[in-house]
Amino acid sequence: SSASYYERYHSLEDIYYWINKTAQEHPDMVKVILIGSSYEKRPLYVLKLSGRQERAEKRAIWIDCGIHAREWISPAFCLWFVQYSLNFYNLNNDITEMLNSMDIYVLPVMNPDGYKYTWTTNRMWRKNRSLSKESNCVGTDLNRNFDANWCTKGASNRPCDEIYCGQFPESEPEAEAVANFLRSHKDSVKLYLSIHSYGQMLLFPYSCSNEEVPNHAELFELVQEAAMKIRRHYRNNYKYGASAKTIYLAPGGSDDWAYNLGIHYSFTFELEDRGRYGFLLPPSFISKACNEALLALKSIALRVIQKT
Ligand SMILES: NCCCCC[C@@H](C[SeH])C(=O)O
Ligand SMILES: [Zn+2]
Ligand SMILES: [Zn+2]
Repeated sequence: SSASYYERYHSLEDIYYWINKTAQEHPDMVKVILIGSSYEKRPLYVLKLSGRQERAEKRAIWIDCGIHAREWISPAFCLWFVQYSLNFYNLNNDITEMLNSMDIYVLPVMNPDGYKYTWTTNRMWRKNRSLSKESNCVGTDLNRNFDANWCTKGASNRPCDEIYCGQFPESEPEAEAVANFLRSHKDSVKLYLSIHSYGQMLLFPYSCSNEEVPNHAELFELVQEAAMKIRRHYRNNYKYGASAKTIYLAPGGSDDWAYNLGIHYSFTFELEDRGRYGFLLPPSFISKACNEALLALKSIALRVIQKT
């Protein structure tokens, strides 16, 4: 049988079409919010998912996908998660509780210029596509461009490097758009999730230093429990812990910045695999990778709902 729409990778144009079609098909649960535009003036659309139960000052979850262009499983997860949530609302208790308790803001492609570039020119592109005044090299690593120990060890100030931090914090329109949205929603957003690949890891701040965040033990418990569930249900191993110790030093990251803004449940997921295919994860792996990520997301989100 032909794999479903959600078990294939989709071009940027396809995803824009999907965003508008999904909102049109679910006017009672989905709103499209334009939060800004990319360097090449492509729209940054956020889908706001809400349960049908109206509630005053609802809390919210933020999920961004596609900050790094070559990590195609990430936007695939955002699309897959949205359709899963809409299809299982009022059918699956966890999804129903989540959507009745929290609005969910989903940014399927945070780096549309880079994503497009991986479809047309260079499949292994990571950064955005902004031009530099001082160099012929293109692009800033959006996950080094946030204002959290910006451009210290673990980032580079050279435009040709893959981890180039940009001219200044939020110099990139994509990072600025996300930071602006979160600043204006910081009282309602209780959980921040940034979806990446590859490596199979559930990470939390800080990655900009080896310092532990005040609620380190609580965040460690949340990712440990999530990793245990993935191991039990899918027999797959995910590493978990504070980013600096578990992966590497990476200052200027969106999760560290969101944490410092006051969103004290902040995580970065590295989805499948562990390197056999890496960024070139075959479409046949999409379903399993997304189910594993969903299990971790639900585990953490339901605990955050209890706690906040
Ligand atoms: N705040 C950064 C969390 C740890 C590093 C995540 C990876 C994802 Se590709 C990176 O941005 O290098
Ligand atoms: Zn990444
Ligand atoms: Zn990665």
